[in-house]
Amino acid sequence: MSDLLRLATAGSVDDGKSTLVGRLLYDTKSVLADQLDAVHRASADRGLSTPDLSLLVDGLRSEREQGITIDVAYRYFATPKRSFVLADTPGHVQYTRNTVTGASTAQLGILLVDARKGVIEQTRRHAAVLALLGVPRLVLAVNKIDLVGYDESNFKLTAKEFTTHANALGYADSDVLTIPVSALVGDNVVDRSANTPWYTGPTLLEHLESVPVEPDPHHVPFRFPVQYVIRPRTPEHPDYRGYAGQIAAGTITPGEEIVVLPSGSRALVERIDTPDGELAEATAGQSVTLVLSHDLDVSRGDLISVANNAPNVVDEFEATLCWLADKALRPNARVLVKHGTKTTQAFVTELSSRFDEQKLSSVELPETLQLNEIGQVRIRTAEPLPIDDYSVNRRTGAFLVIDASDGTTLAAGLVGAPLRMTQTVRGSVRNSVNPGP
Ligand SMILES: Nc1nc2c(ncn2[C@@H]2O[C@H](COP(=O)(O)OP(=O)(O)OP(=O)(O)O)[C@@H](O)[C@H]2O)c(=O)[nH]1
Repeated sequence: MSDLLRLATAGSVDDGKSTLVGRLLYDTKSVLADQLDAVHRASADRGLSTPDLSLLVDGLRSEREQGITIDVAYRYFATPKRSFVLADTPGHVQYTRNTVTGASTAQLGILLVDARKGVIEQTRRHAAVLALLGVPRLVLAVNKIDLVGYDESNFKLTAKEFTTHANALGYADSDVLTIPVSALVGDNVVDRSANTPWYTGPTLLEHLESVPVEPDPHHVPFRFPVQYVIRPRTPEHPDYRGYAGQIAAGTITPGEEIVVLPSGSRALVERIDTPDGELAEATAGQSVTLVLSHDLDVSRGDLISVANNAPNVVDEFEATLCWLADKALRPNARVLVKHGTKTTQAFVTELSSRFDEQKLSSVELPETLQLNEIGQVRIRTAEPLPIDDYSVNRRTGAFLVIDASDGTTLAAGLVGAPLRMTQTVRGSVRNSVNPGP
């Protein structure tokens, strides 16, 4: 069993996401004593008899928002059984955008609904986005169960509606768990609740600690977007030339053959350098400098890949876009595409279909793609890109679409058609792809 689980949360404003995350941190004792004191003091100042745990999250968030650019904060907590990295995304602004950023590496998504409201439009959209991103497992936390008097039939209705939607998106019953919780009171978050004797499943934390985790994408082929070419040319190292960056996927060891893309030239890895010395092996997530067996023409923006399993280098490809801008997308839009460390000009040459995540069907050849809509497009790039299919590699199969005039992010793009089920209005099943690593 893996000892690390990557989580993402999604819910609408006021469903209680901050309180739920605060409750997880609090009940797993992942909170520093001084943070806890501050929450107790602030809660008492507001005349509350119990601590407002959302302050644990919101307090940290407001500090973060002064930094402005970060949409997602990663919170770490651990129990004796497992460690967790939770991508926490603010609920209010540009919600889908944050969900996309936070969930692209998640192994499990926690969706929240308010028990009084049940499954709403945004729940269905977030579930579709998580399916699209290849998040392999979902939990629906039916929160505020205290406010419906811990009513079993209310919970069962919501659970059934959600499971049906998730099944239609390609999730098996064993990949979806629905839990009645009260983040405020603490029911079934970490501790089992006496208020829901009819619920026999695990608490949220028990589930997070025991859910099987697909291995981290270490087995996927090595991919390394070059960030800097390092040539110090000091008297001690007159010929030093290394390529620095962060490993996007896979593992590399000295002696392996690599190919530099798009040029296609090959070499062996001679050394893996880090500030702390040489490594015998380096893996996804690590920042390293590769020294090759001989000099090649490598520049920032190139991709170094293992030679025997390299991505295709293409200048035209199909992709799925999650449109994130107020300004709608129309065919023939001129944009920038940022893939790895490379940015190139591009055209969206065709808008092939739009996915209706409420009805789970697609509309062929739509005129536009509007804010938060998901669609299939064809893209042509000015420079060739070494791309993987998103269903094979969640890092090198993803890209951003950027507004060429002001640099804002317009869309999150996934290469190929990774949504596991897309039915067209004409009724034919278009694709069925596994959820990826
Ligand atoms: N009765 C009850 N109230 C809750 C529960 N969970 C949250 N609340 C309340 O619901 C309100 C919204 O909670 P927040 O945690 O701030 O919700 P949120 O808006 O989803 O959080 P953001 O992530 O900041 O968007 C607060 O007043 C909470 O105290 C619950 O389980 N039961």
